[in-house]
Amino acid sequence: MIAIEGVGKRFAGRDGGAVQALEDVSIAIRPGEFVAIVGASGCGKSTLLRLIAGLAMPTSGAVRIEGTAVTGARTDTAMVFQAPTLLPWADVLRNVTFPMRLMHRAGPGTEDAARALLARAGLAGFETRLPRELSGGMQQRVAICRALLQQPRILLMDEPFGALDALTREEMSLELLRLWTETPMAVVFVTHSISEAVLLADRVVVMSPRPGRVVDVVEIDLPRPRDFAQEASPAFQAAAQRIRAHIFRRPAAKLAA
Ligand SMILES: Nc1ncnc2c1ncn2[C@@H]1O[C@H](COP(=O)(O)OP(=O)(O)OP(=O)(O)O)[C@@H](O)[C@H]1O
Repeated sequence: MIAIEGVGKRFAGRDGGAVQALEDVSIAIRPGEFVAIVGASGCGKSTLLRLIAGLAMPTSGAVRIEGTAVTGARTDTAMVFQAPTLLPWADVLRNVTFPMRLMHRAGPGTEDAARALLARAGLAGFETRLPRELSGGMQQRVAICRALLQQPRILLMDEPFGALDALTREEMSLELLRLWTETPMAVVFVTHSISEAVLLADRVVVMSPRPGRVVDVVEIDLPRPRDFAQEASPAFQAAAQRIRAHIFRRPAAKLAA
């Protein structure tokens, strides 16, 4: 469904130099697949998501969705950023429905669907609050509801739980999995957390430090529905260790010792 083909991205620096953020990245993502991307800070994970979203263009290679090169933002793709990026003057309900109204896709059922999503995210009763009246974690949940309301075929998430406390993060991870199971969407999920990647994904793409390249793609062969009890299983530990070994560039055997 998403074909990332030999993608490179180079940024011009202000001093006349250049930063090669990504180099020769190729990944094929199937419809409905959950793919996590992990790698050291600055390896180009956010840049890769922005290229898939059509918010930036590659300097070499191409990103195709169902065979068509991505040349700009698409209505079937939604993105959740690290920070919630809500409209400060609009209440929660209007924030969640905003992209649908902007795209002229809002209909009679849009508001009810938004309320239902907010309820699932634990935000029932907060529909008329302004973002500043919510905690950071609640704001991020609003941003996730805003993306899901669009019923995207592709959901791009850039460390969406990074600013949440550990408990909310675990709760949101499982809720995201439940929503993903019910909705036929491909998810590309950037995270710094190896255990979060293994818990959520069908496959974990491991990237090298800058310039970001794909160093491994790890199939996560754990049964679904997933839960945190699986973290103790040998399959979970083996996958996490293999990823860790790439990131810290140490043999997996040494890490186990
Ligand atoms: N618009 C830009 N102009 C110049 N350089 C950029 C731009 N965006 C990103 N970069 C550079 O590209 C590299 C990759 O950045 P990116 O944000 O994609 O990494 P990341 O893996 O998402 O990092 P982190 O995990 O810390 O969020 C970095 O060196 C960054 O400084």
